[in-house]
Amino acid sequence: MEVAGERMRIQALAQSGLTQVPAQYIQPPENRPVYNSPPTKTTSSSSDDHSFSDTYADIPVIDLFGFDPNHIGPVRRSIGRACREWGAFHVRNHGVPVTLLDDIRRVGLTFFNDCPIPEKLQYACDSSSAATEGYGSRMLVSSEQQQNDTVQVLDWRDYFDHHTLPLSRRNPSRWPQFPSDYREVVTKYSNEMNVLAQKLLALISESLGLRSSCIEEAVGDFYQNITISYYPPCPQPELTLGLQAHSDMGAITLLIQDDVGVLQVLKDGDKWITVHPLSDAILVLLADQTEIITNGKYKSCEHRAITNSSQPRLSVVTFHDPAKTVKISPASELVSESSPAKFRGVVYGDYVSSWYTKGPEGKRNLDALLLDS
Ligand SMILES: O=C(O)CCC(=O)C(=O)O
Ligand SMILES: [Fe+2]
Repeated sequence: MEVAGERMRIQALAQSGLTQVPAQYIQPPENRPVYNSPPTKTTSSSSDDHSFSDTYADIPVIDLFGFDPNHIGPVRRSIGRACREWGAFHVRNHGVPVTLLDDIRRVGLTFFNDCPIPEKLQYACDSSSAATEGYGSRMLVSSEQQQNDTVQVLDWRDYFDHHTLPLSRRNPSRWPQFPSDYREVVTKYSNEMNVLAQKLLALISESLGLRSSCIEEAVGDFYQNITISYYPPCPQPELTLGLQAHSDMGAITLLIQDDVGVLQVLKDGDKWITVHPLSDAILVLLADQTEIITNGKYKSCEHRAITNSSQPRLSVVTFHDPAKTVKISPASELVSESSPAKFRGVVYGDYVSSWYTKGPEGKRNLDALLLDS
């Protein structure tokens, strides 16, 4: 079976009725999800027979009160706490119509569930280079691993990646027309996420006592990509990952998911915590460049997706990144004799190349920039 071939998609593999996953999808034991066996407790979001051994702590849910100035002080403090303790938090009353969140979940699911595979393949991305727009399954460019003769374990995931900002990159004719409002919904969603990401970065800057525009100026114009991920049912969820553990490369990620689960975030470097889906909320994940700009005061959030054997799962992830030419360094306001720079500066394009060739392996690309490493 041509599992790793250019045109193989996980959905087709799952539909082929196999009962064991091919070897390329089997994670090494230390990366596999941990299950209680026999189950001692169940989570509302686990659609599987298994249950996860997590601590049931939940990430913070912050009500933004539509950015009402009367509430902004406490909101800023909650955001600061969540950024220090988790690098992740849910927001509610964020100003994005909940109907738009439902719409993008609907068009994404309709495309993956109902569009015939030959039509989907008309949008196939170029699997030989990283982060090209379109329909794909492989996240990493595998050249370095192939050279080193090490095996790259594959994710149990198909996705559609859209290049949405700056406007010069946005070309809806490269996106599906199935269902008919797909392109319109993605366009509206991109614009709303852009506004929300700017407002959140302003609050995150302020929560550190910085000018509102500090992080946004360091990042420059957003390069925004929207990835709709589809995780088909997997016959052996205990051996696989939908998406391997990683932190996102850019500045700030906004994520919504359906009610299937399971997305997990790593807390305090050693506890995988399930993010329970909330249909009206948006999950904010700090990404690596924000950890650098804040000189490590705020951490980017390591996360991973788990598979299940009974139903497909959908997520919509909006990345906001610097341009590849931008050099990212700790903000000068946060560097002093008593608080020296923790990271070397990096040209964002170099960071991205290293991420895609070496693989994320947790946060190793960020760790490589630590000055005392
Ligand atoms: O599907 C998810 O919930 C996670 C997706 C993700 O982390 C990513 O695309 O970077
Ligand atoms: Fe991610």
